[in-house]
Amino acid sequence: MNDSSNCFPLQGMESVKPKTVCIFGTGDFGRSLGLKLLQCGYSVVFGSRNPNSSSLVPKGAESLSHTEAAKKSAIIVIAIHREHYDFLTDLADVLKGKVLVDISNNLKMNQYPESNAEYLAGLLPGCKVVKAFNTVSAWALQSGTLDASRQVLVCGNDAEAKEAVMEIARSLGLTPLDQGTLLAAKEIENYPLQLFPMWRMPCYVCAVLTVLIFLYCLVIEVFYPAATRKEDTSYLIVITIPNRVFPIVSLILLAIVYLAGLIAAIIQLYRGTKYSRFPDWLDKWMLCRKQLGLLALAYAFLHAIYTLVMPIRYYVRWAWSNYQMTQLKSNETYPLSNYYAWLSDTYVALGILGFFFFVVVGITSLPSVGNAVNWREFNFVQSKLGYLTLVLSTAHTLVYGGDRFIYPTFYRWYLPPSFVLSLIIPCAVLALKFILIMPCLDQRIMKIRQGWERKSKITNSSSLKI
Ligand SMILES: NC(=O)C1=CN([C@@H]2O[C@H](COP(=O)(O)OP(=O)(O)OC[C@H]3O[C@@H](n4cnc5c(N)ncnc54)[C@H](OP(=O)(O)O)[C@@H]3O)[C@@H](O)[C@H]2O)C=CC1
Ligand SMILES: [Fe+3]
Repeated sequence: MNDSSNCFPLQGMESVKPKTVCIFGTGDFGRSLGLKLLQCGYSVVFGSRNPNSSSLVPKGAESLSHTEAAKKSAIIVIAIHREHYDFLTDLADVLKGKVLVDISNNLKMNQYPESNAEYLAGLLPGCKVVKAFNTVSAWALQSGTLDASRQVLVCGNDAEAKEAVMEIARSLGLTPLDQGTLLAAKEIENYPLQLFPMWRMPCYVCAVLTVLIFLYCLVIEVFYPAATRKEDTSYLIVITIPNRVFPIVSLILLAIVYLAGLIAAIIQLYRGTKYSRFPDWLDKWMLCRKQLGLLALAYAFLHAIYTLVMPIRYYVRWAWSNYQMTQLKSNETYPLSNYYAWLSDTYVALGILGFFFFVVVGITSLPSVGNAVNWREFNFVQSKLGYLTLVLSTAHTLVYGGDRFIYPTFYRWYLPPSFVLSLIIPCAVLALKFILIMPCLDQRIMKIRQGWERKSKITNSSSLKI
């Protein structure tokens, strides 16, 4: 379990790397970090309130009083909650000049006016405080799941102290990222408290679309028959309506992913340069395209599963046997309609292919897979196959709807069938894309993306500079 293969043992750098690291606090984090340090070749000494009763301390580590432990190392990791920092002021003399590593996190964002690290630095002005390791969990340290992709955000006012802590992080097989002075500590402390920051907006968009489309389907498939024919079709709420909502929202989300890039291209064309910032909303939209795409994929999955259970549904079996009974009673066999045979097979085939390419695009957006392909390959899959997915899914919906949208009987209370709604944005996106790939526009966009600027733009910006 405790795999030490990630460690980079101390070799020939003893002069800059302290061999002994002191850890104050024998709690979850202190013990896990101590064990990892031991595995990576450091000797570890714990400073504890009860040095003799600390049976949980990893084998090979020493456990002493805070004062005794502090004397053994120039670097002291404070694995104690901020609320208990006060006792450290009594140790100010022995801690003077030492590097104190603040690894603490808070329970809430901006819980205190100043960061824990700045608070610690204020308590012990004679020490060099470095913020680090708070983004690494005790569990990750213990389970051996750490690797170089795990980043450790580090900040501190003393460059040497910071470098010494970053060296320890590297020795543990982690990637330290220098975030500057202790002023960055607050942001670093807030970082692990963020709850899926990139997912918030896509989830809102998805939830709002889901509710709106659900209500729309409810009106035309449940309320309309109830009001006009006194028919109870409320059972449709369980499978039929969700199985309309999922593909519709999925297709709209997928189209929204590509709409952002198209709007960006139009803005660049209009401005004649790529060197001016996009509006904020477009920046945010561009940044959450992956999340929007993955939500769309999740909905497509649900649509596929909901469609597969069709044959076992009571309602479908009833409709099917009723259809056969009608033929039996009237003693006639309805002839095979070649038109509908083609339509239904094409519709299913387009759905399967669209879903397949959607899964391929989704898989390559995962970091572990994305890292294994080069930029061109990634671009090919995300852009070309992504558009292919959009074309196939839109065609799937178009064929499903067939020519129904032209018949007034399908307009209940003058509302178009739900599939018509799902086609508006995708068709607009595909039409826009079609216009933008016309050679005259496509070449201009390529030139702009390679750094070309329109003449008037250059004159304008140079006159601005003057
Ligand atoms: N657990 C985790 O995954 C992570 C934790 N952290 C941070 O690490 C710090 C410690 O967390 P964790 O190990 O989980 O907490 P624990 O409660 O498990 O351990 C805290 C330790 O602090 C010491 N302590 C408790 N009260 C006092 C006191 N009044 N005076 C002096 N020392 C005291 C104790 O050690 P002793 O009895 O030896 O004195 C205790 O074991 C926190 O700031 C937390 O935010 C950061 C990242 C991840
Ligand atoms: Fe479908």
